[in-house]
Amino acid sequence: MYDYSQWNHIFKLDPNKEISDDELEKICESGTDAILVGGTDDVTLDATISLLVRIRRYAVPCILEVSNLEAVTPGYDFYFIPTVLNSNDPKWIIGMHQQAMKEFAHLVHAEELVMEGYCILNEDCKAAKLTSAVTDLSIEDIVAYAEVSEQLLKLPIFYLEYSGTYGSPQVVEEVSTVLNNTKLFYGGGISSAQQAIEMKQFADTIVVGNIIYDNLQEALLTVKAVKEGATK
Ligand SMILES: CC(C)=CCC/C(C)=C/CC/C(C)=C/CC/C(C)=C/CC/C(C)=C/CC/C(C)=C/CC/C(C)=C/COP(=O)(O)OP(=O)(O)O
Ligand SMILES: O=P(O)(O)OC[C@@H](O)CO
Ligand SMILES: [Mg+2]
Repeated sequence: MYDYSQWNHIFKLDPNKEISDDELEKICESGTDAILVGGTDDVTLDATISLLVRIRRYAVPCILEVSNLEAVTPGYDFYFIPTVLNSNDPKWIIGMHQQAMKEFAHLVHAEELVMEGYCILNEDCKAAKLTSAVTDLSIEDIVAYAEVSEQLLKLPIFYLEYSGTYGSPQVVEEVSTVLNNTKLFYGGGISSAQQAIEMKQFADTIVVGNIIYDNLQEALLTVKAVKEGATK
C-alpha cells in the first residue's frame, strides 16, 4: 500500500478533458508522486475506467477522487473522498457520504478510502458553486476549519482549494502552523515552477491540474521544482 502522507506533488487529471497518449506518458513518467483523477461535473464511468487503464501502463500510483457515485470503478489504489467543510449545504459535508455508505458499504475496503476536508476558496470555481461553498472567509475562519479537521474530525487531509486561480501563500502558511498530523494539500492555479515552490514551502502536498492542459512543459517543470526544492 502506498503512503500518501509522503507525497509532495500530485497531478490531477480531469476525466472530462482530452489528453493524448504522448502527453499522458510525460505526466506519468514525470516523477510526480501520484495521479489523482477527478473533476466536479460530467465525470462518467467510461472516462474514469478509460483513464485508469491508460495510467496503469505506468508505475505511478493512481487515485480516484470521488465526486459522483456513478463514476466509481474498482482498480484504483485509493479513493479520495471530499467533504466540503465550508459548504452551506449538509449534503456536501456528510449527506452524500451517508447515502453512499447506505448503498455501498458492503463493497468498501476501508483502507482504500481517504477523507479529504476541503475548504474551497475560489468563489468562481465549479466546485464552489455546486456545493454552495462560503468563500468569504477570514484567515481565522480558514485556520479554524483546519483545526476542526485535525483536532475534532482527525482527517488525514485538509485541502485548501483555489481551483482555477492562484491562492494566497499567506493563508497556506497560517494554516500550516496549526496542522501536525493532518496533511495540508494545496491546489489551485499553479502554473510555474516558482509558484510550485512558493506553495510547497507551506503545504505538504501541492496539486497541479489545469496547467497540464494549457502548458504541459510548465506543468512538468513543477515536478522538478518540488523535487529539488522540497523543504517540508
Ligand atoms: C471499488 C469500489 C466499487 C469501491 C466503493 C467505493 C465507494 C463508492 C465508496 C463510497 C464512499 C463514499 C463515502 C463516497 C462519497 C460519495 C460522494 C459523491 C461524496 C460527495 C463528494 C463531494 C463533496 C463532491 C463535490 C465536488 C468536489 C469537492 C469535487 C472534488 C474535486 C474538485 C474540487 C475538482 C475541481 O473542480 P473544479 O476545478 O471546480 O471543476 P472542474 O475541474 O471539473 O472544471
Ligand atoms: O486545476 P488547478 O487550478 O491547478 O487546481 C488543482 C486542483 O486543486 C483542482 O481541484
Ligand atoms: Mg479543474
